Amino acid sequence: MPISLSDLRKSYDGRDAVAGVTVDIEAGEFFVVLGPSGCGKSTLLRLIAGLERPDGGEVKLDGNTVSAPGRHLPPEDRDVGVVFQSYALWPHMDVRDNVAFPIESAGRARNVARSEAETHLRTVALTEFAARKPAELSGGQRQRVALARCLAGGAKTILMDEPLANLDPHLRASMEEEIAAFHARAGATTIYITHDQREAMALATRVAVMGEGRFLQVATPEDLHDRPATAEVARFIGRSALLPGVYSGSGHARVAAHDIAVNAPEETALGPVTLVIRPNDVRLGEGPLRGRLDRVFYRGGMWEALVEVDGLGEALPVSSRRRLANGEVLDLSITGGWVLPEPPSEAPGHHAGGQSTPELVE
Ligand SMILES: Nc1ncnc2c1ncn2[C@@H]1O[C@H](COP(=O)(O)OP(=O)(O)OP(=O)(O)O)[C@@H](O)[C@H]1O
Repeated sequence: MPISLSDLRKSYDGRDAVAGVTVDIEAGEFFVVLGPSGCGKSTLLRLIAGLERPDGGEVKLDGNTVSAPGRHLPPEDRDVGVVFQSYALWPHMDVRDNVAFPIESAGRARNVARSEAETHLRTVALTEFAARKPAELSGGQRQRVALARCLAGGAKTILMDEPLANLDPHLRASMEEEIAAFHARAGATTIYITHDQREAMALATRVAVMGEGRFLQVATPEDLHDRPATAEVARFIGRSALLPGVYSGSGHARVAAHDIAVNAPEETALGPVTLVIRPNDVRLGEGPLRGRLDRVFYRGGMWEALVEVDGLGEALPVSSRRRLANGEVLDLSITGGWVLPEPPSEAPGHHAGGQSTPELVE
């Protein structure tokens, strides 16, 4: 069911945890909230679940106002499934019964509920733990039981707060696939919180980047990466350099005294701009610039590094299939970029007009 938040606010001891969030989430979306620790993600989810009362604003679930000034529907009446970091399991029930319970509560026979629970336990790779009590599980295993129970509940809205946080990378990858497959199958509107960009990009239909209680940008994963709205989002998502440039119109900008084809918002005015340069905008091995590699890391099949180019103001992020080495000097060119829609004063190190002179190699 659709979820609608309108100027939602919550503060603790006079400090805003959620500082006015407005968004409409469509039925069936997989909506990821991505942000650093302490930015208010969990508080936002708790407000939607009804575990906290907002100081202001509204929460609507399926068109019904469940939180507003003077109105607060308790969590159990909201028909949302929750998987929270510390979500309690029933300690006296074994794992299978924890998962079977919501199925039985929905009116199915006990043996049917238990056999469906087995299916969900297979999904989260916990079949062999079915007879254990929650106290006999690791933190990550308990989280998986909570996830299985949520899947079993069949809620039309699912709220997940870092459900994969305590899992090892292999299990995490397979659980991501399971969550994606489950979402595709059940189509429940899902709000999923993480501080892991890779996870956000892999799962989301849309991502909200959150900072200090607000949504900085809400967009598809591709748009967030390729068309960030602000310098803060550009720096938070992926690797980038923010360079001063001059937009000369028709998708062209001058950066460091040479012309590059760029993508720009339609309304971009001619003149000084800030350009976001990603690794796929930099070609190594040929071009008018010369740079020195620094901070080289091997990332399984790819090498990543920064390239210091005199006069550019900021090192360029690069990646390459061939082995890179710290200190290596090579030719390169900037082959693309994105013009930030906000004024260039936001980018540190911006020189008016972008007229700085890099080391040019003929
Ligand atoms: N019950 C509370 N009482 C006082 N302050 C709180 C409470 N809950 C959260 N906060 C504060 O509100 C801010 C947002 O917290 P929240 O847990 O929503 O962040 P988060 O983005 O989920 O962080 P993390 O990724 O570390 O879980 C933090 O500064 C936190 O210390």
